Amino acid sequence: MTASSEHIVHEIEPVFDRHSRVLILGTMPSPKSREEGFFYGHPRNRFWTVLASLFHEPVPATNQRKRDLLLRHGIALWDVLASCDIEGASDASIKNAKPNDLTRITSAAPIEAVFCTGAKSAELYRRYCESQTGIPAVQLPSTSPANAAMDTETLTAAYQVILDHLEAPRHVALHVPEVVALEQAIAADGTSLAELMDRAGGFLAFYTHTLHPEGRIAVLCGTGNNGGDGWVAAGWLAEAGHDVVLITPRSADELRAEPAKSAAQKLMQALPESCRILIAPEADAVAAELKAADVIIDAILGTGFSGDSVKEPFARWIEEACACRESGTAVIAADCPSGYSAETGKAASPCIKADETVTMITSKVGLERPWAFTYCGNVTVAPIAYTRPYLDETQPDEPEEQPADAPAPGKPDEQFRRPENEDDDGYDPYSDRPATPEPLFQQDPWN
Ligand SMILES: NC(=O)C1=CN([C@@H]2O[C@H](COP(=O)(O)OP(=O)(O)OC[C@H]3O[C@@H](n4cnc5c(N)ncnc54)[C@H](OP(=O)(O)O)[C@@H]3O)[C@@H](O)[C@H]2O)[C@@H](O)CC1
Ligand SMILES: [K+]
Repeated sequence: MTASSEHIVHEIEPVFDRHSRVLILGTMPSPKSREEGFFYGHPRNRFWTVLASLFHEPVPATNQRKRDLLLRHGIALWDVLASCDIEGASDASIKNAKPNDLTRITSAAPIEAVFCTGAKSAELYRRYCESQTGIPAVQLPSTSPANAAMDTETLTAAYQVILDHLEAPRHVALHVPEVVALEQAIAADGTSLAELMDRAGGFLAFYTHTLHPEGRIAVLCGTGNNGGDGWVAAGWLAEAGHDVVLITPRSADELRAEPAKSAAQKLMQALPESCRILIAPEADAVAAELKAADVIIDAILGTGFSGDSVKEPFARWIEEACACRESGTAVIAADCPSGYSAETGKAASPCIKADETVTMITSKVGLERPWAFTYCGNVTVAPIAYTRPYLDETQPDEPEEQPADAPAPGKPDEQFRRPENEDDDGYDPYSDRPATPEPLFQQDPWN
């Protein structure tokens, strides 16, 4: 051991489970990663930026979110070495290397490909581990600041190869009480409801910003936890450079639902300059703000809504948002369009018609109804938690094909309200919505 090198023992547990298909290996955690207690912890290391970019997700900000991202996508993560002598984070200085026992992962998970994040880990893997696992490694470029000459776009392109070995995410549609039970189970296992809401608002903002990188955003917030998603998203979008106005019937302190109240209070404590909060504004002021917006986020009502009609002031807000959408403003719904039942798929009066719906954690049965597109637009599941361990063996892989209470042909459900100018397929030929895609209608329902 040289004077400036130290003996390091790897103390970060590997990430994997029985669904991991790809194993990514570095050499040894850097001093910063050891301090953070997780892999690739240096703020200038681009590993997490590259992975987030591969999966079109926000960059995970905490160790728990990083772990979650890996498991959701079937990626196992560890390092080649169990211990070595090393100078700082310099792979070139490594001496007295002892490898990790990678069969701990390969015997428990169907690993079909191994990737090494840099030349040194690939070299050490070939020397010590390949005979153990029987899987040759693919060498990827290092994401470390030492490889700054390679830009992040090129790095991401190189890492695309990982995707060939991963499964597409499964979309399970749950009933609303099942979604609530799922969130409670995840919270009981250590990912709090506040954390889930923070992730929900983050994904909502990320997808909004991806679709509309510039422009003014109006966030309509209800008083329940759907509103909480809106409060989180508003802060995120203001930080990302948007002019944001958040419209709420109650101040943060007057909200009662948790974790929405805490999320709103957190935003108020560090309110970005470009985020204005309007509390119980007059209807005319709401209309003016919505008209001035390029994008409206609907975080008024989510899975907690039921009934045939929406109470004021939300009914008026919804009507104004729909009118703005007719004039070209984009509408993005948080979890489900306000006034639309995520359980039955029934639209109340009035009901938001969204271009996009960012639904949290998993799809819901109401969003899978054949007519859902009319109200929800494109539905994207925001994967705010790793749900597979909770859903395996208890849930079907596919949503039911023919919902039992779908209106029978020729016998329209009297309670199912739809605007006059919609045709029989639930498509409004006079709206500004593009005619395609309508994937649900491409299937032959009689097959
Ligand atoms: N749980 C979590 O941790 C997470 C939850 N998440 C999010 O929470 C959402 C579910 O939140 P939730 O259960 O609070 O219900 P929510 O959809 O906000 O509605 C309740 C509000 O609606 C109101 N209201 C009801 N009927 C009405 C009517 N007819 N007309 C008018 N208003 C009516 C009712 O008002 P009240 O009648 O009580 O005055 C109450 O204020 C879910 O969709 C997801 O977005 C995610 O962030 C993940 C983490
Ligand atoms: K909503």
